[in-house]
Amino acid sequence: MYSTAFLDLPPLRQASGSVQLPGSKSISNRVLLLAALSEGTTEVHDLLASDDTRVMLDALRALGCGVHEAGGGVACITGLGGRRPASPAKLFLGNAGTAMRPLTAALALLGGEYELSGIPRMHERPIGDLVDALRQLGCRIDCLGSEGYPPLRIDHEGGLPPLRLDAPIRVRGDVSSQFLTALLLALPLVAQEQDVVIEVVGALISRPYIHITLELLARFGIAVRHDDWQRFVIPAGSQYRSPGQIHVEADASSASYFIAAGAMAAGLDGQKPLKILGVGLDSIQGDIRFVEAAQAMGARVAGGPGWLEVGRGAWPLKAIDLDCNHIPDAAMTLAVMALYADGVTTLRNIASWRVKETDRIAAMACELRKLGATVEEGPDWLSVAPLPRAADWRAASIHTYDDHRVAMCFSLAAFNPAGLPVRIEDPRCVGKTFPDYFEALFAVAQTPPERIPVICIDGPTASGKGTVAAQVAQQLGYHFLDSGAMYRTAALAAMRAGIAIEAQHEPRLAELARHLPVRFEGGRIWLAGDDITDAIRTEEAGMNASRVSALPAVRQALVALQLGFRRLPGLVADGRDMGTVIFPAAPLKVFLTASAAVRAERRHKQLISKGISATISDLRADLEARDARDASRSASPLKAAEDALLLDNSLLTIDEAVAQVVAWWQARQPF
Ligand SMILES: Nc1ncnc2c1ncn2[C@@H]1O[C@H](COP(=O)(O)OP(=O)(O)OP(=O)(O)O)[C@@H](O)[C@H]1O
Ligand SMILES: Nc1ccn([C@@H]2O[C@H](COP(=O)(O)O)[C@@H](O)[C@H]2O)c(=O)n1
Repeated sequence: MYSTAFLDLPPLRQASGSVQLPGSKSISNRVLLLAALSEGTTEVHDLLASDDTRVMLDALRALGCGVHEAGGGVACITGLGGRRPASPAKLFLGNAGTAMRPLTAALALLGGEYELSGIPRMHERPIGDLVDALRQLGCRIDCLGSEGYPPLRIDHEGGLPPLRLDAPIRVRGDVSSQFLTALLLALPLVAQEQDVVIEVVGALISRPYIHITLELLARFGIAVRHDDWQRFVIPAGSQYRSPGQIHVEADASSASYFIAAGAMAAGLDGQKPLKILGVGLDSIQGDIRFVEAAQAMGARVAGGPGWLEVGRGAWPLKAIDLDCNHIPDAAMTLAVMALYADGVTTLRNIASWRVKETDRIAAMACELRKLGATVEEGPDWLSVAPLPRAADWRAASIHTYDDHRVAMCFSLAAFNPAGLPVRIEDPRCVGKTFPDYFEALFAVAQTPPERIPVICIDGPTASGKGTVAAQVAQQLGYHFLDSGAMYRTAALAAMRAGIAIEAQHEPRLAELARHLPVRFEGGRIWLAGDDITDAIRTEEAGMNASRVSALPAVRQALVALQLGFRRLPGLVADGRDMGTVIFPAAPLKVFLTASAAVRAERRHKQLISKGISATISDLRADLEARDARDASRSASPLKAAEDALLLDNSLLTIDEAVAQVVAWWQARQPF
């Protein structure tokens, strides 16, 4: 997951390959609650690991359920099975509506004393209709802030009051279907002696989510009947029965971004369509009907159980005018696809967008306008005019409102025909449902290498290149290439193979370098099966690297390995010839220096901290000798590229040096 302040997406051109989607948030949290209310242990497979499931798991633990996270997306939940939950308890539920609503209903019907709260936005999301329905039953619930909004207090300290179950429980269905879901999940707790009836007041929105709820209740032994989605009957004698094992389907809403990417950029130039795994045409989730909307816009979609394949059909996409009530979450993706359409697209019946993670109608309109689009909005609709010419597009920094779906759907703007990058602010917000969304996107999206930004940081030994480059990469979410480590590894491999590092052995050394079995993984460096991270960091290894790197054939042999680091979303590369030879067209080149005295002192401190003794004067002599060799060799000598910016950091802290490089980078961005 990217936890950077922003993530710049370079312009993307194509999409291909396959993507495995994470589990559905809606299914995950419903299954967790049902397992928690059942007797016995339920093994939940393919559970979504996200912010919203994390708060639900934490809440279940606090309530006294057994929660064992076995790894690999498996969680074993030992339910209460009729026991009273631990009370009193304070539950923090973040911004997870799928935890706040059903837990409110279940805890109100179980007795005890609870406080349920969330992040500030959660306290702006209405819950009054559910609270009213529970109060009708006789439950004692207080809104601790504004009436009708969390935080809530359930006060059944003296035991559960007598519940009025004779009359139907009336709940509004036109604000959020989650209120009805919450009641459906919880009321079987009290449907013992008699049927419990729920009547929906107003038209029921997001009916597909109720379909998911009923399907899952059935998996846990509760057979709810309904009359045309307006009247629901939970039969007397209902008892939650764990199915033992249950698999969570992948998230159909998450599929929408890849369906859109496929519709815009897959199957081009004879490539295969984009394959989406984990959710298919047999899905129980309503958002699978996004497929029909994408097809209406021109996408070519094939699918089966648990898979979809999507390629570009009509281009430009076809504008649509669609009632999106059945696909409220995935419909946001259509708003960005509309930018690539042949006319104005209108999305209707989306009033629920206004009470989601943010006011999504306002948010989408504002951010689409930043990209150059003409957008109109109404209380429950949005219309988007396309950007037909490349020149109409603008590079934009997309504010994401702590809303995962805003972040994910705007990533699709990176396929713009103008070749403009798109900045996604606070990319971490995707953690709510799809923590590795951007990694998944980068695994299937392609762009010509020259469009992937590279920042080169070259300079003499111990000038701080590696330290600064790694931190700049971390701040930008870019990959990091320590090219010196490759020469160090080649030298070590030569020593281990018994090949002396001398010009006469250049062909053998080059052959060795060309097939170097080196792996860079999680900050460690592996040569074949051996962790050599520390072994290549000695002064001797540096000197050997300098000798082997002077051989042109060895340098040539390592070029492809270095170029391979230029991957989405970008790269920060440190070395001696990054800006002059390996990435000569890089958009930012920095030549980082410090005086020899300062560098010797820093290296001395570095070695001492690792328990390696050395004298400053020896170190200074060594690094000056190494620099002299590096600068005087014929092949790719150490020197500043003509267009490099010089940074002498002798008097700077690491943070100051990093901030300077990031500032130079930011100054060159179009946002
Ligand atoms: N601006 C700075 N102020 C203080 N210490 C620094 C600064 N920059 C780097 N250092 C420290 O100097 C030491 C050497 O830095 P680093 O290893 O990053 O240099 P390098 O140029 O990559 O070296 P090499 O050429 O050997 O790979 C490290 O211990 C690092 O923490
Ligand atoms: N692009 C590069 C990077 C490094 N070298 C040589 O490797 C030696 C070790 O590099 P460190 O950055 O890890 O100290 C260095 O002294 C250079 O000789 C290179 O040639 N080109």
